[in-house]
Amino acid sequence: MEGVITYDISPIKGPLVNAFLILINTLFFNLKLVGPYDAYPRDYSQALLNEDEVMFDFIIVGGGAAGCALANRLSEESTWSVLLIEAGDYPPPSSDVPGLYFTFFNSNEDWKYYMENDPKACQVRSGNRCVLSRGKVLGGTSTISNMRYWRDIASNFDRLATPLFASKVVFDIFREMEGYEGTDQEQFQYTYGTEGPIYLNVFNYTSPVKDLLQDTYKAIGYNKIPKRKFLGYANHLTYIKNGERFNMAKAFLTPVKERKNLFLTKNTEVDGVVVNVPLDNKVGGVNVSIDGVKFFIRARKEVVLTSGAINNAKLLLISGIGPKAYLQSKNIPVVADVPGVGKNLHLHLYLPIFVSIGPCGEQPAAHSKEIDLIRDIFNYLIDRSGGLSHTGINQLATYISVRKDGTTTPNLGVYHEYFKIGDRALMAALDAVDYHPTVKKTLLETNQKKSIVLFMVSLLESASRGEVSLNDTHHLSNPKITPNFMTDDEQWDYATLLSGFNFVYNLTQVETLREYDAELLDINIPNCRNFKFCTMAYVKCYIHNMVYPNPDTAGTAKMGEECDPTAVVRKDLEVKGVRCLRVADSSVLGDIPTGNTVPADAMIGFSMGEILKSKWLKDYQSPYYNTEETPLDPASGISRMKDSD
Ligand SMILES: Cc1cc2nc3c(=O)[nH]c(=O)nc-3n(C[C@H](O)[C@H](O)[C@H](O)COP(=O)(O)OP(=O)(O)OC[C@H]3O[C@@H](n4cnc5c(N)ncnc54)[C@H](O)[C@@H]3O)c2cc1C
Repeated sequence: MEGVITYDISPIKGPLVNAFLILINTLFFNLKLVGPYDAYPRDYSQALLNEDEVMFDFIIVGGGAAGCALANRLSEESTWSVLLIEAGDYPPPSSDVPGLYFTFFNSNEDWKYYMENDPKACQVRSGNRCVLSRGKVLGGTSTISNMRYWRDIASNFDRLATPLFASKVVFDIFREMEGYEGTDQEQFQYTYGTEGPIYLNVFNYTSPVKDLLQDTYKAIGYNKIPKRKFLGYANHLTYIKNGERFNMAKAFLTPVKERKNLFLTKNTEVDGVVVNVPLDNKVGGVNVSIDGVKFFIRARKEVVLTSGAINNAKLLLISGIGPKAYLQSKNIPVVADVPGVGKNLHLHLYLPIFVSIGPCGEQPAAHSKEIDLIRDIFNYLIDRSGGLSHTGINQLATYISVRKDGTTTPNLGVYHEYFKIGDRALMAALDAVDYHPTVKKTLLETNQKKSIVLFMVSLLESASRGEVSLNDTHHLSNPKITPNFMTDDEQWDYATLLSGFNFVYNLTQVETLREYDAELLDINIPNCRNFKFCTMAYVKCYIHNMVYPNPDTAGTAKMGEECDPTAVVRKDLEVKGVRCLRVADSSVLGDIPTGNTVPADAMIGFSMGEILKSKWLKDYQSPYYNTEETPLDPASGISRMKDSD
């Protein structure tokens, strides 16, 4: 039978949810009733296998946000052949369903990476280590993400900018990519583009608990974020169209899928980059595996790595591009001595805090009744409405500042999940994060009697940096990801998270929440048993056990000046010491954006297109990019946005 379902749906608990996933995927594959049929470019992997020699002008490694944006831009030039290589498959139809966003942890669409044991994080998890999900599917991590779209704070655009792309140009590129469909401009910090390929909107979702949380934030002075300000609460924009996730492959590949010069090969893993050493140190192409068959694909012009901050570092190291002594210690032939590869891994950190509350206007045990789930499934299939058509209060975020200097830009975000009494989703969520059995039991028992609000405090500007290196040289192996969380000398990261903990505790004391018997939960962490609940020692123990990485990643192939020994790529994102090999996603950023990384990745992929067109197309005048290597005149075009505008 065509399209037999092979998806690994083990993270989902409950036969009914499993049945739904199978149903939705079957409806798509066999009856074409759900999801976009034929939405993506044709797959050339089998055709490539049958060729004797394969060559393309440009090879893009990784079909995530950055790779899709770049493939779109480069294939505009019809005389160029562009190959996009993706290790994963087409997105499964269930990834289109917003309400299933939490089901992709540990699935076939996840690289399922884990980090080295770090005594300051994830100690409550099985194996005492943090996991780090990365999308292994067309659209990359944007296909399995929470769909939030928050670019960054305008004053931080300098951090996203390269010396070749001034911050005002970054703003112009964002606007060109964005297709905001809503009418509520006031809700957002500043104006979003409306004509671009990334469809954006807010979910039409309200609930008593969302109102309750908003009222609580208002009571302590955090109001709905006004236009172009950044402190307060907001309903996030999400990448969504007609009730379905609008992943970055839909945004950038679907509109150009018929281009004759754009080739996609899926289920194709790049095992290494080949460089012509000692001939001319120019990239020659990539080695790939398809169905276990290994072969070489030649690049006539350039190879661009857009495989994300973890996989880019892994690929560079496997290919002999990295710190010389380290490569030699691993018996990898040295192609280029680039000490910074894999260093400077920059992540946001999450501190989850569980608060129980009494009944809040909603029927208890809603999702424990199968009939409710069946109704949600039915409504979604009929007209994309109901409980599966949105991500619930995950869309509500509050940005706060706990800085002592009074600066009004946020350094913490607070995100939310809500579990009604007896909620099936809680078990699925706890299984996904794989907490110690005692903690799971405590939470599930509490949820039999009370609803639970999960506050996820996110450290937006962490000072510490991790590292990506190799466990072994196989391209599919888990790289060695060393977190180094909260290791900054000043202890800012710890202090800020502690302030975040206190912030949530204080919220529970606000009258609005007290009316609902809000109570910070002692979740029975075995490692913290010796400390009295809520003492300083307990809170420290709590933080080190519970903190985990938010899956936004950046920094492992940092861009910098020629003399900067920590820089991996030059200003035009070319890898030092290797001609015509570039990196083009958040890996090149020195600091992770305060906002989400999908917008930043797409923007960098888009920018890479301008750099390559300017180099390879005679007389190409980029509207964004000045080949004189100085930022464009800030007085020209759209003027730069400031937070105070
Ligand atoms: C659970 C979760 C929730 C998230 N929520 C949000 C959110 O709400 N908003 C947001 O903006 N960001 C979110 N993120 C982060 C965001 O999705 C990613 O940071 C972003 O998509 C990274 O984009 P990228 O293009 O750099 O890399 P990726 O999206 O990771 O894409 C890289 C692609 O390269 C492919 N690849 C890797 N190695 C190879 C290889 N050797 N050969 C061939 N192909 C390869 C991968 O399979 C992947 O498809 C979330 C992430 C996760 C995991």
